[in-house]
Amino acid sequence: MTIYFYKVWQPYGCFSNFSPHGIHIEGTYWPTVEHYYQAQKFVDSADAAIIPLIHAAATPEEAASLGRCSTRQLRRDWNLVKTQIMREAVLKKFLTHADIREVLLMTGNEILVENSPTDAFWGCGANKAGQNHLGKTLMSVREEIRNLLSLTVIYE
Ligand SMILES: Nc1c(N[C@@H]2O[C@H](COP(=O)(O)O)[C@@H](O)[C@H]2O)[nH]c(=O)[nH]c1=O
Repeated sequence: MTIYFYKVWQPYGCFSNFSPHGIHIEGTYWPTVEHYYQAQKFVDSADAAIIPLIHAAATPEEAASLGRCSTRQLRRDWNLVKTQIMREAVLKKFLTHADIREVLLMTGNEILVENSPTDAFWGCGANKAGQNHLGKTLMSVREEIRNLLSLTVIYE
């Protein structure tokens, strides 16, 4: 059975990048994956001054709205690096927080889909036929964590 998720307050809301699960990456603490992801859009760009503002945003919604401002210049390689950046952040989230790691592992081999009506890249979009890259990232992270755990059992 496919598992759909989207908003934090809906079932499986902990799979949303807006969920309140902070991550440390390269010495910096980010309150949500969304804060980190939106800030990475501007690394080494002419608009890098926005990064501390995204970092300090009070909510992930605010971080997303700062990062989505269409008049700012994104880093040139953004489309090439964004899925890898997302994967690192999502992996870190589920390695850091044991409670939601359990939720992810308990989904077994079910297909995970970000049920976004507006985003056909990270989600499935309004027609449900979108690319679902966030769902794919979560399934790949689930697999990686499972492999890491089986290695721990062998070498403990
Ligand atoms: N969960 C969720 C959203 N979805 C998230 O938005 C991000 C994509 O942003 P962008 O690349 O700027 O279009 C990505 O993290 C995706 O999972 N968007 C929302 O407005 N509200 C929400 O509750």
